[in-house]
This record gives sequence, structure tokens and C-alpha cells, in this order.
Amino acid sequence: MTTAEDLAERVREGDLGLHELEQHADADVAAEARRVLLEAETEADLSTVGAYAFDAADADSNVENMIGAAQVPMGVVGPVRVEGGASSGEYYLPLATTEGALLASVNRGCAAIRRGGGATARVLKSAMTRAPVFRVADVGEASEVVSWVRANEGTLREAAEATTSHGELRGVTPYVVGDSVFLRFAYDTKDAMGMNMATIATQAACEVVEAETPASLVALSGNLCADKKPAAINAVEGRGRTVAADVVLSRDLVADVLKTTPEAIAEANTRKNLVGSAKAGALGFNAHAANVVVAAFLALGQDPAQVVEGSNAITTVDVRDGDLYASVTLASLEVGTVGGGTRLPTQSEALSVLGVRGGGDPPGSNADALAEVIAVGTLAGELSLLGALASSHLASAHEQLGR
Ligand SMILES: CC(C)(COP(=O)([O-])OP(=O)([O-])OC[C@H]1O[C@@H](n2cnc3c(N)ncnc32)[C@H](O)[C@@H]1OP(=O)([O-])[O-])[C@@H](O)C(=O)NCCC(=O)NCCSC(=O)C[C@@](C)(O)CC(=O)[O-]
Ligand SMILES: NC(=O)C1=CN([C@@H]2O[C@H](COP(=O)(O)OP(=O)(O)OC[C@H]3O[C@@H](n4cnc5c(N)ncnc54)[C@H](OP(=O)(O)O)[C@@H]3O)[C@@H](O)[C@H]2O)C=CC1
Repeated sequence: MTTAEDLAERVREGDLGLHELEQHADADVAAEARRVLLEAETEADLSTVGAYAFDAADADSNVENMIGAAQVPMGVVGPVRVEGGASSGEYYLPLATTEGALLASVNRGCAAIRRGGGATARVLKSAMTRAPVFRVADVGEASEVVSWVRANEGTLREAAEATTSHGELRGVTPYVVGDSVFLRFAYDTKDAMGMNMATIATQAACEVVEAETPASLVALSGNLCADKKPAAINAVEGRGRTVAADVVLSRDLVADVLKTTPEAIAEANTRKNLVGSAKAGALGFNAHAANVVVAAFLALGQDPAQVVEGSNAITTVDVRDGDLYASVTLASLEVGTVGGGTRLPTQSEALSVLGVRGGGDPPGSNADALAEVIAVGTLAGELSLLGALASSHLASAHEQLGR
């Protein structure tokens, strides 16, 4: 039987590459061999990295050169009542983070929402995008390509949808910059976050564009998608799920749970989230949407790099008849309940806490429900942090809980 030490030795001798170990042993032994090697070559002790609680083979499609797992503490907030388009009832939301005080804060927001009767949430748009860039001779040719695309969207749809049994092409929007043509393909990816699905489908459509027009594909992703980079196009057009949540909290409830007044929270929101963000040239007009989005992404098997666009959110607060109205709208929350990291054992268990593991009935409903609950969690985080800022509790909270 091949041992981890044997494999490590063969890598040291140059007989095997670090990424070739799974061809000679099972995935757990291969990961152990890499740890043996690293421990010998560095000062590191990797015993905790190696103490993971799933079969390494289960992570085969999620990571290469595996050595173990980064274990991020996971907690839970809630329950919080959500009245959504795809979600309805009381939800506990698992969150994974290293920031002390974060879950306490989101939990406090959830308590306020729960005691206020619950939040409303809706997915307003669902479209995962991929935007390849093509080279053309000049702007005349660019215009020719754009006309062809507009007249032949059905042909492109047929080619794209032949690669998937779930994805549906919603539309193709052309953009021209000199001799570059960008085609922004938008898909309904149902319960998948859909980046692999959209990429594979778009490749097939690009082959048709190249065959039928003078355009030459330069890059399958031309950054107008825009994936994992801050970009105004996602804030305006949306990407993944565009989802909003809101709540009304009575003045007494604001005083009791958030320790302040609706007026103080509204003023903090205006001066901080709106004026401050505008002055900073920010894309997100919120307090800390990224905190809840990435913690939910880590716990629930989403792609953490997409917190870039996931935190593209606007928080609004008004005083209505003495009570507090608050909303959060996330323009581009890219989430799925199938594929990607959702199949990993811990993430899959966390999805089952929400009751949205796997494909929904109808398809897309589980990912919609997930988006709605994350939006309500984000609203809870906004309410609590704004409350803490309005009552000057931010520093003391982090003195007590965050260090
Ligand atoms: C810390 C609190 C919640 C105390 O707040 P409090 O009002 O003193 O707490 P409380 O003891 O009166 O309890 C109220 C509710 O809070 C929850 N709660 C209370 N404590 C816990 C706990 N230990 N574990 C779990 N839940 C807790 C719990 O839900 C409880 O209600 P109950 O369920 O009992 O009816 C509050 O001061 C707070 O929320 N502070 C803000 C902290 C925060 O939001 N940090 C976010 C990270 S800051 C950051 O990363 C971004 C930043 C700030 O740089 C962005 C920017 O520029 O704005
Ligand atoms: N390729 C890229 O450019 C990028 C990839 N990623 C990575 O992509 C991964 C996510 O891609 P994604 O396409 O979501 O996942 P997967 O590649 O894991 O594919 C999910 C597949 O699940 C199938 N499926 C089964 N049931 C359903 C259902 N109810 N709804 C939708 N699909 C269903 C679909 O197959 P079928 O299509 O046959 O119907 C779908 O294509 C993540 O790991 C992420 O990190 C992230 C950014 C960029």
C-alpha cells in the first residue's frame, strides 16, 4: 500500500508532481503526503489543517493540491420571520466568520425583526451573466456584428441551451468600444449560481457568432460580465439575484432592542450610508452588507470571491409615523443551492438548516429562497450596526466581544 511518506519522498525526488498524487493513492493519503512534505520543508505544524471531518474525495471538484481544510467557526442567528416570494416562515441562518461581535449584532437585528412581526423579501430579477469580447476590424464591422446578434438571438439561444438542461438564455446585450464587441449573455440558471453553466453555454454561442460574423473571440470573459470585480454594471443591471428586504419596527421596539430612536438610525443611515458613501465614491451604500454576505457564503458553500458584487447593496431608512422603516436591496447576489461548494458536507448540512439543499420545486425556488433569507440577514446586520453607531455602542461592543 502506498503511504503518505512514500508519496512525499517521490515528490522530493522529482518522480511525481505535487498535483499528481491522487493518481497513486486515495485523496486522503494524497492530502496527507502534501502535509508531510510541507511540514518537512517549513516550520509548520499542519495537524489541525489535517483534522478535517469529510472524505477528501468529496472535495475533488472543489480544490486541487488539497492539504486539509480551513476551519472557520460557524454560528447561527435567528430565528427570523421572512415573508418572501419563495421563502415563508421562521429561519435560522448559519454564518461562518472570524469577526467577534458580528453574529451577536446580526442576531440582535433578527430579534428586532422577529419581534416586529417579520421582514418582507422578494427576488426582483434573476440573471447570471457572461460577456465575451470579440475583435472586429473597425466600428463599421462592429455595427454589422451587433445587427446580426440582435436579429439572431434565437439561434444563439438554441446553441447555448443545447449545453444545459436547466439554464435558459434570457437575452444578449451588445456593447461596442472601437474595434471590440462585447456580448453580455444573461441566463436564468435556476438553482445553480450558474457561472460554470453560463460559461459553457456562452462558449457554444460564441462558436456560432464566429462562424456567422467577422468577429473573432478574444476572451470568453471580457470583464463586462462582471465577475469578482467591483463594477457599476452589476449595481445598475443586476447579476445573479437582485433581491430586496424591508421591515417596519415600532419606536418602542427600536428603543428596547436597538437602544436608540428611529430618528437617530435614520440620520446615521443618511449621513453615513448615503452621504458618506457618495463622498467616498463607493458602489455599495450600506454599512456592512459584506459581513453578512461573506459569512453566509462561507457557511453555505457559495463562492466567497463573489462577495465583491454580493455586497453591492443600498440601505434606506425612514421614519414613518414615528416608527422605523428600513430596507436593503442587494443588486447582485450570486447564490445557488446546487453545484459549486454546496455539495461539500459541512456546507450541505448548513443549507439543510434553511431547508434549501439541492434543487427546488419548481427549479430556481431554493436559490430564490436562499437569496431572500440572506437579504433579511443583511437587513438585520444593517439595523443592528446602525443602532450601535447611533447609540455609540460600536467600540464598546467590539471591546467586549470582538477581541
Ligand atoms: C453587541 C451588541 C449586539 C450588543 O447589543 P445590546 O443591545 O447591548 O445587547 P442585549 O444584551 O440587549 O441583547 C439584544 C439582542 O442582541 C442579541 N445578542 C446580544 N448579545 C449576543 C451574543 N453575545 N450572542 C448572540 N446574540 C446576542 C440577542 O438577539 C439579544 O436579544 P434576545 O435574543 O436576547 O432577545 C451591539 O452592541 C451591536 O450590535 N454592536 C454592533 C456590532 C457590529 O455590528 N459589528 C459589525 C462588525 S463592524 C465591521 O466589521 C464593519 C464596519 C463597522 O467597519 C463598517 C462601517 O464602516 O460601518
Ligand atoms: N467557469 C467560470 O468562469 C467560473 C466558475 N466559478 C465556479 O463555478 C461554480 C458554480 O457554477 P455552477 O454552474 O453554478 O455549478 P456547477 O458547475 O456545479 O453546475 C451546476 C449544474 O447542476 C445541474 N443542476 C441540477 N439541478 C439543477 C437545478 N435545480 N438548477 C440548476 N442547475 C441544476 C445543472 O446541469 P445542466 O446544466 O446540465 O442542467 C448545472 O449546470 C462554483 O464552483 C464557482 O466557484 C465561479 C466563477 C467563474
